[in-house]
Amino acid sequence: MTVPDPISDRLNGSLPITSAAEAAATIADDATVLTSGFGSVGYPKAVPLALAESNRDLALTLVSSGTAGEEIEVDLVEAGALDRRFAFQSSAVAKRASNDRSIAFSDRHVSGIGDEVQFGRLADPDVAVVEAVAVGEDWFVPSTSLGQTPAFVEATPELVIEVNHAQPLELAAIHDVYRPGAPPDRGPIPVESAGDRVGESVVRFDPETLRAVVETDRPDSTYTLREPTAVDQAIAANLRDFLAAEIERSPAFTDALHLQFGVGSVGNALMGAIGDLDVGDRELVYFGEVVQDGLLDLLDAGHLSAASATSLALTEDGQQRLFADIERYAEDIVLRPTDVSNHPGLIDRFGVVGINSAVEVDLFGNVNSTHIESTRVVRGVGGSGDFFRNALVSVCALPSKLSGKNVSRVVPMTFHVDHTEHDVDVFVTEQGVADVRGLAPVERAERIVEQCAHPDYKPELREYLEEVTQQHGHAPLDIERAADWQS
Ligand SMILES: CC(=O)SCCNC(=O)CCNC(=O)[C@H](O)C(C)(C)COP(=O)(O)OP(=O)(O)OC[C@H]1O[C@@H](n2cnc3c(N)ncnc32)[C@H](O)[C@@H]1OP(=O)(O)O
Repeated sequence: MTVPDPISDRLNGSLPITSAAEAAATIADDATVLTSGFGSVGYPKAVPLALAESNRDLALTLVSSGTAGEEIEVDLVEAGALDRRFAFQSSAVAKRASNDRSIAFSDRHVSGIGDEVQFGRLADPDVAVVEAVAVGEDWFVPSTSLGQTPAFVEATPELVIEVNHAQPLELAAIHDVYRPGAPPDRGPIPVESAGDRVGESVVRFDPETLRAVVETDRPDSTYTLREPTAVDQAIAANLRDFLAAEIERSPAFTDALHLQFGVGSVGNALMGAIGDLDVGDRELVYFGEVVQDGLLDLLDAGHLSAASATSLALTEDGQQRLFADIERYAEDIVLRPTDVSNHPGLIDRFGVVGINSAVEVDLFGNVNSTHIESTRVVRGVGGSGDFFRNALVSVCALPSKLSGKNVSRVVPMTFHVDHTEHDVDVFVTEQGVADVRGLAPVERAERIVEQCAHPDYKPELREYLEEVTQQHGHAPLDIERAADWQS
């Protein structure tokens, strides 16, 4: 079916329209359900809520590429409907269920989940439930995120589409759905500059798979972010100083600087603060995964020439701001499927400077992005590994100390490693910048302590380092003493 241009109707052609309860009733109690949704937006709402309210004895496996919102992260979890969950989660109840292991949560790099579902053994899908702003007989326009939706739609035997009247139809202008094809014939992705559009504004599907179309008007349960603190601002100032020197130093940044910022309050504060970076004649480009409010500020101020991402992970205010002027924002923002937005080859092609936060870092430069006290999961690795591993310059930016608590975020050794010492180049806290490129493990440790640790913990970390460096070994450790820092 040809896609109308412009798309003026939400429901196009002959469609199996049903209620959310009817659609939910077709999903087996132990089904594997793939959903759209990333950054708390663009996820299906009515069908998950109908499942949560069904009083059935559900034991679902749920696969979303990023955070889904309340109806999934809270309602389905509280209903005890989920047995297994991939690949990112975020609410307090979802966290609790992962940590008491009542839900088997498996945390995966978000760039690879589409392939893992389509070609790997991550899950054997029964149904995909996705949110759209408009639907035809073999296409739909996604809403506020793309995530791995196109790959999920290709993999699923059955498809349920929620058409959400609360999401503006104009979102069609923002999407660029390019499909990389299946290995071994997967060719190079033809995105030559971060703002290029190389696909369509719609996701195509096999009409044989379409089981139900459900209408809803439930809004996204958007992210809430804390206001930037003085510590966030000091991290941002140190990051700016580092970047200002780096773009003068490296020939890779002569013409353009491509940045990525991770999700969360710190990432959002850093995005917003980059407007004060003087990049001279260079183009400033965002090539990342989430558009947070701080990025809208940069776009509004005319600092960015393009922004490529997979989700409009905005707060409610940010979403209203974008919805009020989508067509203008769509001139600069391109949403891509996550297997394109986070593609290692594209991160490498553009020489991205990746800036992600962490729970804690250790003296040798290993990064724990996901587990408090190395045991309790916070959210998930998300796209941090995609960028830490493949960025030209990988920056880990975090407060040196947990706010209001006696906890150092620079520790002798982290027992949960998401990103190894080989993948991170620079550490930034409100205390300073530790550029550890080219340094041996003990040199890295000295620099991280001196430049990044909080003064409350520096003497103890220095003492620890002095003691372990009496021992033989390339990366000396005192495991028992290091373990004391984990509680
Ligand atoms: C969608 C994407 O994947 S974008 C690409 C990047 N993705 C990622 O980096 C995913 C992994 N990273 C993250 O989830 C975040 O960056 C985090 C959790 C590491 C930091 O989150 P932020 O919101 O920036 O910082 P913040 O300092 O507020 O920490 C978040 C929570 O973790 C807690 N926390 C963080 N570090 C510690 C620590 N060392 N000990 C105890 N608690 C900690 C905070 O207290 C806070 O808890 P709260 O939500 O109950 O207040």
